[in-house]
Amino acid sequence: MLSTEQKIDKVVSWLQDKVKESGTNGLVVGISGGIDSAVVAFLIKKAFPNNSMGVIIPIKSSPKDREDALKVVKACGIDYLDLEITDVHTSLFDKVTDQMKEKNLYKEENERITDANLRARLRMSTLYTVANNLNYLVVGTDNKAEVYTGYFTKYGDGGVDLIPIANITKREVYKWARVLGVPKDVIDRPPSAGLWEGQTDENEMGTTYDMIDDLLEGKDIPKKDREIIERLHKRSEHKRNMPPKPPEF
Ligand SMILES: Nc1ncnc2c1ncn2[C@@H]1O[C@H](COP(=O)(O)OP(=O)(O)OC[C@H]2O[C@@H]([n+]3cccc(C(=O)O)c3)[C@H](O)[C@@H]2O)[C@@H](O)[C@H]1O
Ligand SMILES: Nc1ncnc2c1ncn2[C@@H]1O[C@H](COP(=O)(O)OP(=O)(O)OP(=O)(O)O)[C@@H](O)[C@H]1O
Ligand SMILES: [Mg+2]
Repeated sequence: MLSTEQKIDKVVSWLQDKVKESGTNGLVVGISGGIDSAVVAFLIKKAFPNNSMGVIIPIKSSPKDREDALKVVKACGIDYLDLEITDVHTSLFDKVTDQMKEKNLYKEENERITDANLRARLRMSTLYTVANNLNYLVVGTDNKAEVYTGYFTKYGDGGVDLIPIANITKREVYKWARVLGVPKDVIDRPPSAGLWEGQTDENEMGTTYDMIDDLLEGKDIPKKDREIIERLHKRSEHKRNMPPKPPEF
């Protein structure tokens, strides 16, 4: 059984190997002020002290998110960009939806999720702009619980080159954060995608990370939670696979 420190060292070497294998020069991650991206920022800074970058990308975000993201940047000492792109989001969202409305094709009831997922996809485009320019890989922040439930935007925060914490549960993310020195304020925040006011992961999913982690560790959990988690897993299968194609002719 490896200690948390040993697991961290292994993942840091894995990141170094992946960059070497790919012929790239370093790594970039979006820093939200949440714990998952904080852990990943510390990992990539350890792997590439001089070739790692964090990007803070507020889109209609609360000022607290940016403040916490800046605390992460300061604590790990990573190079960073701070790019507020609310105007870009508004411009594209309005462009698309105005015309849909004119043609009576717009579904008001899907507005919140449409707006939210565009934020995640604009952040992905921002990170690839940096990655293309510096010849870096884009690093994702999904943990094992998020991958299993598909709790991410397809080609948004899910659109990445490497996912270093994909095999660790949310409770392990907390352990790693303490060992790495993630600021306490960031560790203590309730997990949120920050995609709308008051959103929390556990409220939206209808279960808790503890339950998901228990299930992933093979423990017994209440039937109601098991059903929710298995439904989320099944419904998101398409996000974990390449797009389907018809059989060869
Ligand atoms: N069976 C199928 N086969 C192939 N493709 C399928 C499909 N069903 C839907 N799709 C496609 O997938 C789309 C729906 O997937 P997607 O666009 O991802 O959207 P969706 O899964 O509805 O929403 C993303 C979820 O992830 C959460 N999230 C997002 C970003 C960050 C975080 C966070 O934790 O920070 C959480 C967010 O709050 C929301 O609950 C559909 O519009 C359709 O294009
Ligand atoms: N304002 C932002 N600036 C930069 N990247 C962001 C921003 N918001 C979200 N992201 C990116 O999207 C990822 C998905 O968010 P998610 O909420 O799952 O992780 P987190 O915020 O790091 O941790 P937590 O789950 O505890 O909130 C983030 O880890 C980050 O890489
Ligand atoms: Mg978050």
